[in-house]
Amino acid sequence: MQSMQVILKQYFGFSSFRPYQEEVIEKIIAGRDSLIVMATGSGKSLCYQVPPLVVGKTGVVVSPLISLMQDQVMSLKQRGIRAEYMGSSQSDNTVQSRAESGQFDILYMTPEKACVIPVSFWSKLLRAGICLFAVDEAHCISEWGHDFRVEYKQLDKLRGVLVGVPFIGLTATATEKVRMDVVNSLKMENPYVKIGSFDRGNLFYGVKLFNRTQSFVNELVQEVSKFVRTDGSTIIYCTTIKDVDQVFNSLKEVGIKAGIYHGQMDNKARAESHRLFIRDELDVMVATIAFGMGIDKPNIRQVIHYGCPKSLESYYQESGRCGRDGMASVCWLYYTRSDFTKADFYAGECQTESQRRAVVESLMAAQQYCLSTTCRRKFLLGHFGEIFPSDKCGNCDNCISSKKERDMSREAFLLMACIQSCRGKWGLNMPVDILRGSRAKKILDAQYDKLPLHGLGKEYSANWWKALAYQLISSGYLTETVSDIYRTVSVSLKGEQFLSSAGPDHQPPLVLPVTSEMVDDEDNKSTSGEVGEIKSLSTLECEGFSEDEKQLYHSLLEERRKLARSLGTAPYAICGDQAIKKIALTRPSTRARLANIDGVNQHLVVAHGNHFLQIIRHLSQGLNLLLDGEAPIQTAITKKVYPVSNHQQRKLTPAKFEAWRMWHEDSLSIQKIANFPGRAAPIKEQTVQEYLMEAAQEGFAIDWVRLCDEVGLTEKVISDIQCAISKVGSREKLKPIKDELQEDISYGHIKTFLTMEKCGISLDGPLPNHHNAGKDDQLLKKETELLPSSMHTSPMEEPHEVKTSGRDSDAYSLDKNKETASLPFNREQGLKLPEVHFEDLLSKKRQKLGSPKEESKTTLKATENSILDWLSTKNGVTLSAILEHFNGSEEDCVIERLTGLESDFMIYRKNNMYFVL
Ligand SMILES: Nc1ncnc2c1ncn2[C@@H]1O[C@H](COP(=O)(O)OP(=O)(O)OP(=O)(O)O)[C@@H](O)[C@H]1O
Repeated sequence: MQSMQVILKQYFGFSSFRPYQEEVIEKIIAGRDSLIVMATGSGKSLCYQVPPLVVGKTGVVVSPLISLMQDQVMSLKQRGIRAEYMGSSQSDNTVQSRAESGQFDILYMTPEKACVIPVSFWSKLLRAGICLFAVDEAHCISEWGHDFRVEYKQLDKLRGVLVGVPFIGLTATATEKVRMDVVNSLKMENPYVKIGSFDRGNLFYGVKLFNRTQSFVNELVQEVSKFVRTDGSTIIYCTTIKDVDQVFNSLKEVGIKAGIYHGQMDNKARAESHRLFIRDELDVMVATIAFGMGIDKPNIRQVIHYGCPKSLESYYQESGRCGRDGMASVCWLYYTRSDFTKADFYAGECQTESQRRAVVESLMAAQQYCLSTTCRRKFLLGHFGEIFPSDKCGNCDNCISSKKERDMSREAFLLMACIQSCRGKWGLNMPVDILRGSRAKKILDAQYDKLPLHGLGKEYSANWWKALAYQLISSGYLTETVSDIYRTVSVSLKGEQFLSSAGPDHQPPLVLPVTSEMVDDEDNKSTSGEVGEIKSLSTLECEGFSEDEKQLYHSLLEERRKLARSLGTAPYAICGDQAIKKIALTRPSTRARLANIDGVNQHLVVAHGNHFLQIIRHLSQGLNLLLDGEAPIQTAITKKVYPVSNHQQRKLTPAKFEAWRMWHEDSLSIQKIANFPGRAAPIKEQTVQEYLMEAAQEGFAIDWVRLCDEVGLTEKVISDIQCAISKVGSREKLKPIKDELQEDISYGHIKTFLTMEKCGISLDGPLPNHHNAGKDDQLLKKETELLPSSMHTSPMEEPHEVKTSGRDSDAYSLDKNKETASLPFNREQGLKLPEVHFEDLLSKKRQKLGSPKEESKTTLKATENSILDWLSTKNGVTLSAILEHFNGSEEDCVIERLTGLESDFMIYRKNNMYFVL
């Protein structure tokens, strides 16, 4: 059983769990029924995705939407996880039989499917192994939830079939009632209940007043186009299809890549729209809330509500679709006053008075949110019963804008006194009309025109007074209540205290913010964005980036998109924007460094690592950016690692080091390096070869297979050189050896051979045979190319390593002077033609040298195996502890080994500790 941490890095690329994930996963693995209520985008899915990979049994997940399942399956497959879905649109009819025999790690199905599939399916799957039955979007089970689905109610039937399997309910919104419903409906026994915070700290919340005119739409389009230029995806939620069309057409007119999604489109058109959006082929989706649950795209940067939603629950859900990857994102809500009068419309289908009341109350809460002048986050969280610990979050319009404030004690007095005179029997219209001196029939009938306050507030518009009223409601001077679908406003205790200390000519000061509606009236300004002008937050995305790095980031996003297109997947399924950001900042040059980046998983490194490295190198060169720069934003896992330290680099002259780097890291041929265009004058190929030999002797990594191939050092040539050496009886001078050999065997061949000997490279396998270049050679070459770089001789690998049998023993240091004597072939007799196949040299990933007899037990030497052995006995070890333990190896060399192991996903780092994967 692999550890959860290992699975997290290996499959998901993340180095640490988010809050609650770890404990939830532990409980699920232990077989406990669980109810997980955590914020949208907080990472609930991982809670059911990790256990199957840890225990090696299938996890079944019920999910309400086919599109959601398809997206999740696509992402999981891209991570190397065996996932599938079962539902009406599944065209592969082998899925069911493969599923029941336990061939999937994660199996999604619709609730309908889960209910109708025969019991025999479940029995077989039980035999094959099933570790959990998860119900995603579990609030659908409850009639109290906002997305009730009848089929969800029937899932309890499976309880009797899946005996012993833990049932997991997951949802982002659940009131106490809904929670109880989920627990009861799924017949959970002593469930583990985890309720996380609803706060989405990376989301900015803002509200704007607008009017549904074309000029406002144009303004909106301008705002969105700014965003689009910075590679952000946007959803614009409209309340009507008419609005959807208007906004969509306006976006199209200016050339923005926008899509459309609403309930009147046919299934095919909707699916296509959805597909294009999640694959980053569209920048903006204009939709009704039909484009809802199941938008799993993590890199949506902006959600705009074009019209007030019907409740804060829906607003939280819909706005929560943005910034799921944790990056800074923006939620704007645009409202008009007429949005608040739609209670009748929303309550249209309600059967009972209490349902109607619930609808009105929900809309009222949304209205209060819009009109609130205090911290939006605090308000929103407060609505869900969570107390935000401060009065200002610093990430909403009200917290960051510099709103005007002024003393409104006189106006407040008039309004409150008027409401009191009406005895709290009315909503806001009546007292406002009285203050504005209306002589409407209702006023005359009630004789309100006789009140001394009648007509005293003519200088302000009705909307101004209403705006003041909402301020007084939110600051507790007025109370709004709902009876049936009518709202009434009355003066609260706090308001009464104010009134008792005030009179028509004197009032205690009451300073209140001037809201946008008031500004509208007072300064006669346009309605949009005048109050507390807030900059688009899209620039946050590029914080800390130089101009060139920004460009690199955008180019990398584009490259990821191309790759995704060629793979038929979504760009985010390859890796998240956050990982791309880190790649742009660090510009890794090796697979190990790439693997080190948070969000980069093993599948990406193995399948696309080389492709990415090539692109990074190419783009960085074009922008004059150095590779392996350090990211200003770092997580523990993105710490820099040095395959070649400065200290080692100094052992070679710059020209030699550069030649080695070009050959080893840039994979240029000797011939290309010799004639590299940037050079003042070409150098001889032979010189480059000599530089490489020197680098090898200084301990720099050399892929010997590639080198032998390149210089033509075949088995036959080696054998001839060995014969010549034994004839001469010495390797002191090269000329006598050369004289013994055919013309076409050069000094270069001899020198390379001798260097290999010196470096202790095992020659007990067939080398590429150029005289007889056949299939095997090509295969070998191909394999060499395909293998991760660390599968070649790993960088800076020390040549004096004792080959240990398996992982059982540590390796010990060797006396350098003895190394040549320990080569596993007999020089006097010439090269023994190998019995071990040459691929072994590659697959064993090590240079075999020496004999165990020469082990010294005093100093411990770091080899990949010895490191793995030792780390597997520990629960995390720091680098300094590793260095201390492997005191027989130099620091750079140990770091190199660690780097190689990291890039092979054999170990991983967290909080500066190394762990075995
Ligand atoms: N430990 C982690 N480290 C970094 N990113 C993570 C981690 N766990 C999850 N994520 C990322 O967070 C994003 C949201 O996760 P997920 O889809 O599981 O959210 P959710 O809670 O299920 O949301 P919803 O309720 O909307 O379905 C995904 O992009 C996921 O890859």
